[in-house]
Amino acid sequence: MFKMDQNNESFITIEGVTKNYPRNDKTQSLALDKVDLSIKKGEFICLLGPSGCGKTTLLNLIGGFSKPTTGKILIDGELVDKPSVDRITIFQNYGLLPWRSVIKNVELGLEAKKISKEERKTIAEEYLSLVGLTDFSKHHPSELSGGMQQRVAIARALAADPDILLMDEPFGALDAMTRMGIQDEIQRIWSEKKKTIIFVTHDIEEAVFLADRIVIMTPYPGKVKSILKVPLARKRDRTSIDFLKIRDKVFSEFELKAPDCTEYYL
Ligand SMILES: Nc1ncnc2c1ncn2[C@@H]1O[C@H](COP(=O)(O)OP(=O)(O)OP(=O)(O)O)[C@@H](O)[C@H]1O
Repeated sequence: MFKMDQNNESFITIEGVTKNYPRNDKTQSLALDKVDLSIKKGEFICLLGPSGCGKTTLLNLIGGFSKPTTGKILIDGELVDKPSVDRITIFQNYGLLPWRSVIKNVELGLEAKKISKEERKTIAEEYLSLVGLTDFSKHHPSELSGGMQQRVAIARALAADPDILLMDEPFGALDAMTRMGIQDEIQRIWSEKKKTIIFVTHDIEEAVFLADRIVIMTPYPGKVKSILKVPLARKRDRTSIDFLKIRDKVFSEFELKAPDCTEYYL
């Protein structure tokens, strides 16, 4: 990696990024088209868009797992040209090892680092306490509910102390109530630890609940359609007028909102 000039405020800079995947018939599939995005340190960004708009492609490029066809990505002024494993953690949805206890699963991300066994245990205990699972440290993943397993996965991702956490539809498989509980949890942890989080979702309400800014994408080819600030204090109330107004604004961006022709008689 080498240092380049960049806008002072920007921590992650995505400049003119295009990604073409070759197809079998030798044509190209344009997954991302001239994407520009600037993300500040500590921001919570949600990438929101329909299937196929290039959200996962963009996460992989930020993580350095693949390279842009044109354009560039800088993290803290350094060009991303390989996986940035020391500063980025990809949240692994179903990556818990069934034969390991909860605490040993959390320690997993620390084993690659040169950290003593005792210190690993102390760090893992801290993060298990952060997600409210201290009493389950000796259990195995199969003994926990889906939501609890996700919290172990969050503890494991954060225990590695990354600057940036990339999350690709992390809560997609959870039922609505569990999902809301874990959304509360991730926003609380984010407020406490101030990591930069880039979170992919299809769920408009989830994006409004979590994000500082919502990046709205459209497919074929994947482009940033608009960026919406969510200037609501946390913890957000999903039923407040301001929340619903922003949610409506996002619906309008996707042209999902019916014209308002309802008359109310109360
Ligand atoms: N390895 C690949 N080879 C060829 N085409 C690919 C590859 N990965 C993704 N694509 C194509 O690029 C486009 C964007 O895919 P991507 O998975 O990034 O979208 P997405 O927004 O994350 O979709 P989803 O919400 O369904 O996960 C799609 O048209 C997809 O078919």
